[in-house]
Amino acid sequence: MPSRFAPEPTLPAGQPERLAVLLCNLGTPDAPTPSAVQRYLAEFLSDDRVVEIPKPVWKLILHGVILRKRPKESAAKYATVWDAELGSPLLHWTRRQAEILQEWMQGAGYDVLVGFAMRYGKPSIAKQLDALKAQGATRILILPLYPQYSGTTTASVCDAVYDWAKTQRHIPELRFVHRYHNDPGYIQALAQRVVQHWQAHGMGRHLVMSFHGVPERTRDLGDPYQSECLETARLLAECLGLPQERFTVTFQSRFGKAKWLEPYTEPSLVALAQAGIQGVDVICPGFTSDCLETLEEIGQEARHAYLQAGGKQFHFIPCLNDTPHWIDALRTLTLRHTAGWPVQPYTAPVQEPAAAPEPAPAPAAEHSAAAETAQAAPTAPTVPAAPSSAQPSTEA
Ligand SMILES: C=CC1=C(C)c2cc3[nH]c(cc4nc(cc5[nH]c(cc1n2)c(C)c5CCC(=O)O)C(CCC(=O)O)=C4C)c(C)c3C=C
Ligand SMILES: [Fe+2]
Ligand SMILES: [Fe+2]
Repeated sequence: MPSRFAPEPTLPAGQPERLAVLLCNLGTPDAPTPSAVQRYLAEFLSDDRVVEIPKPVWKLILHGVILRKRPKESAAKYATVWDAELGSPLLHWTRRQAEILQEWMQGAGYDVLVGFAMRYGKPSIAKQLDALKAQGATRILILPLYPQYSGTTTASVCDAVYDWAKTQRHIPELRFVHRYHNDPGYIQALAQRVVQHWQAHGMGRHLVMSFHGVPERTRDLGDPYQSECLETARLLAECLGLPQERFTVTFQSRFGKAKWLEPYTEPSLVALAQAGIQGVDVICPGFTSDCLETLEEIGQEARHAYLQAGGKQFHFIPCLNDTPHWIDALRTLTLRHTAGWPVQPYTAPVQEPAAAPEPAPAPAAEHSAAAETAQAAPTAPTVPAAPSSAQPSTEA
């Protein structure tokens, strides 16, 4: 009789435990074409975590209106940010983060497998969990690349993992990181990004921190996302030494006719230009990788609106992407959330038969949050310092 579970090898008792981390991001189309974008949007917008409209009504709107019109418009926007060689920026940066984190973990002596997956599109969470399991992972940390928890994003990643687990006879031990909106490593990585930008381009009169929006109703139903965004913004401003009148928190990417979190990014930028604030820096702290929403919606559309309204200098500060402080924050989050899960020390593959056994590198079989401070990252970052004066550059 066929089993409802995926086939499993029969393993002898005493198999070694193996630790893995799966970085999960939102997802992106396979190509900047209307048909690929339509496939992606159909999967994304059919998730009832993302759109909470009664299914029969939403199906009619989605298939009758949205999937007929939006793919063509969105594909044209994707085409402006797509790299001929690297493809989707979101996919490229997410892959790089996983690759570098893997190197850093091994460099620090941890035998931890690092993978990445997309909630919608490819590579899927189920496929990547299969791959980690096939490589021997018995303990998997799910690390969504969303610093602020939302039912629309983080919980949807959890759904996909639970759905996969339902198909498995032998489920690996699973842990989830739900939020790190106030994590010192994440805040310092953002601050470092801003400071480096100011050092290279001068400091704008005003810093706009733009987060992806969600419907207001989502917040009113108990989603903690907005308050976590506001806390991230407060901590970042504090780290930068910015007084309240020098920064604004806004929400972008409104979809549909309902009210979303306010203030909206583009009208706020227009209002700043009209109020005579001629130089702005814009950062998107909720996005850990550059993507359509940062490069096109902010870097192109919002820039245009601000300049049209009389603004003079618009500087978009890129996302954390593969910056060393961010990878270090991911490394620390991984170690903290896997504390107590024994890991094997990493030993590089042996090229020739070794004459005598080498002593295993640190750490010992167990690691803990205390041990993580003893492990230096290959490039140890310095704590970002806020600029000594909060004066705008002469460009403003
Ligand atoms: C329909 C409702 C949407 C909700 C709710 C939503 C929440 C949400 N999204 C992100 C992060 C990203 N969204 C991206 C693209 C994107 N988002 C929506 C809609 C909702 N998002 C759409 C329809 C799209 C596709 C583009 C378009 O047609 O406009 C992306 C970029 C993907 C890429 O390929 O570059 C990201 C990242 C968060 C963090 C969030 C809630 C907190
Ligand atoms: Fe979105
Ligand atoms: Fe957008």
